[in-house]
Amino acid sequence: MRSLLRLWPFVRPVRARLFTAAFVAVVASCIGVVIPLVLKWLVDGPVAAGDTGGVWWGGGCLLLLGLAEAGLFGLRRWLVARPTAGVEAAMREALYHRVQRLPVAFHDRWASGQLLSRATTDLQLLRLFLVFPLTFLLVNGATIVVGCAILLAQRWSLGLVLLAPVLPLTVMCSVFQAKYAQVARRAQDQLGDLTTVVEESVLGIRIIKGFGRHRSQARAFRELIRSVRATELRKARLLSVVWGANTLLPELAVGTALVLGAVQVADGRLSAGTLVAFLSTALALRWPVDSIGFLLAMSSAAATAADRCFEVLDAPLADDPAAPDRAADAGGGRTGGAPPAGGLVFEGVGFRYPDAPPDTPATLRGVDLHIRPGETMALVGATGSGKTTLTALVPRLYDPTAGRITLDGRDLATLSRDEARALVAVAFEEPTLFSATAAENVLMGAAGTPDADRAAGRSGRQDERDHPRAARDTEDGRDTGDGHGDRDVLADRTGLATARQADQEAALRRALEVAQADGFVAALPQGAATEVGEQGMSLSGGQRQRLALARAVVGRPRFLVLDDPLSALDVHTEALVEAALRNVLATTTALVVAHRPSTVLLADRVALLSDGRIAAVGTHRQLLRDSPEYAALMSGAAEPGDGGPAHGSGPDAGAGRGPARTTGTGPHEGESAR
Ligand SMILES: Nc1ncnc2c1ncn2[C@@H]1O[C@H](COP(=O)(O)OP(=O)(O)OP(=O)(O)O)[C@@H](O)[C@H]1O
Repeated sequence: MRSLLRLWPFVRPVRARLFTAAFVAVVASCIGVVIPLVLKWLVDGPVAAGDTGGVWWGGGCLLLLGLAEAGLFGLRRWLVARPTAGVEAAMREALYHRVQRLPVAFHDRWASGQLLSRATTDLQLLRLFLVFPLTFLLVNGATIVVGCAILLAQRWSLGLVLLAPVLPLTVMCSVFQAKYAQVARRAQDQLGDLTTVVEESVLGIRIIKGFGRHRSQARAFRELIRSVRATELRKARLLSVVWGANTLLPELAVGTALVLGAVQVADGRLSAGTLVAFLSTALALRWPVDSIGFLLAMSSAAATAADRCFEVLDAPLADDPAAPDRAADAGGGRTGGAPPAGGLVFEGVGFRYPDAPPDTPATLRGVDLHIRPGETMALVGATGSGKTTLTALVPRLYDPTAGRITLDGRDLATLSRDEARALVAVAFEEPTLFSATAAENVLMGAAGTPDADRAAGRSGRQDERDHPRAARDTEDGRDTGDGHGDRDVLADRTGLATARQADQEAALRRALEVAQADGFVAALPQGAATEVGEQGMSLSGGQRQRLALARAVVGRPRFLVLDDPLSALDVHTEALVEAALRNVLATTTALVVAHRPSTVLLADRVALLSDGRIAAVGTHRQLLRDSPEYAALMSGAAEPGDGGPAHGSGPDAGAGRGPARTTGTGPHEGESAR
């Protein structure tokens, strides 16, 4: 129950309305208990005396009390609707923000369905708790206390008979609560697993259909449904036991009290009115008592839901902005007083995934690499050598576990994640698009532009992995973000909005051109304003990759990290994109993961990553000559002439190596086709 108390910060802003609603409900409930007293007066007074006028008057009172009770319960419902929906919305927002800000390492560990079920089912359970159990446990408790007091006051001996079940019921309810909490936790976790499977099946529908796996998938799903069903049945069994006992024991007590009361009326020791009032009061307490089991079950489910939500809300964020001790640690590795080098520098960088088995070597070990300002460095290595891992360190998706990285001399550890992402733009091998328009998807990469923010907020699927915050280009004075400088002061709001829109349109056009995406985007039904569908599924793989590339370059980033961004392009498009990319790369410092010579040739130099270390750095030609490993990696592919077209024959074609793309026989052709 302590976890439910943690909801207080969310409930606090609406506490006045919730307390008012609870007070109204207590009053309404107490009216229900008072009605039997009027009944007693009616039976013992006007009815016994044959006073018709009095009977009408009493009947009118009962009607008014009934109406007041119904009206007050209606008012309570109205009072709680808005604030509880508000609490649910606030919690959902907090959860979403947290999920967005949590490090990638967290997302590596958590199944998406577990997060989804928390943001949907669990929050609904919490809202239901605020609407019903929170109020009614209080209201029913108050009603039972007032009702019992009235019963005891009317006839204490009969009252004690009615109170007899209280002790066994209390014991049973506490046992039930403990057991139900365990089962509720299991049910909600299983629902999270189920959500993950549904999500994966929907996202992977092409693979499932393509490989004819729908039957085995359905079988696996059925297994999960069975376990969810078994858990739900266990919940129902527990609930039925407590509900049954909560109904049976009070009924037995009321029956006993009825017999004893009737005997006392027959003996003349008790008035008929008192017995009627006594039994009416007892019956008025039936619902408050019966519903306790159900309310406790809802509270248990809500406590579990709160636990599950706070597991995410409490998950630690990575240090941001960089903690001073981290910065000091990182700086400790510097040698001498030499000023830090410009460009992108890796100094003794090591990295181990948090969930990697302790007995395995770190993924990256002692990586030293200097990419000079304006230089493009290709990163080549065998599969699993750590290329993607190394690129993920630059936008701070992960932090190095050893050594440090500097951007133009600034230690990455001393930059906040936002600062780092404003300097670095990324495009990954698997392009992620959002259900927004093509323009919105691209403009997400333009740091700070209102439309980009709107697009990100609107789509609500901004992802740490794929949210390149591109840099303002201060060198040539052109801003694509909020650096509108003087114009901000001079322009009126309309003018400013128009100017910004014009800037964005220009940036969008340029980025689409660079990524060779302008042609197919213009051919979409509504051009750049066309919705690209969930995950951009209405586009081809190559089109998605070009839009992701446009997003990476739209903000004219100072540092560009590309993880094999051309893998899904056909030979013709790849040549076009490469040609355009050359212009972009000429103005940035870039690290490009490359699997084939055509991509390598975009770079000034090449770094060979081998088993988590930089094994060699040099030009493509030097490495081909000096590094057997590099030559082996590039084998089966011809080296096209420097600066020449990236495909077809090159100097090394004479060495008998055909272009990887066209032959498709080299070891990396298979990879690039992933
Ligand atoms: N989230 C993760 N948790 C634990 N280990 C991981 C994680 N991601 C990658 N690894 C491991 O780190 C190693 C390097 O992976 P990485 O993706 O960086 O290789 P790569 O060189 O980019 O490979 P490829 O060329 O196939 O894309 C692999 O052994 C991989 O299994």
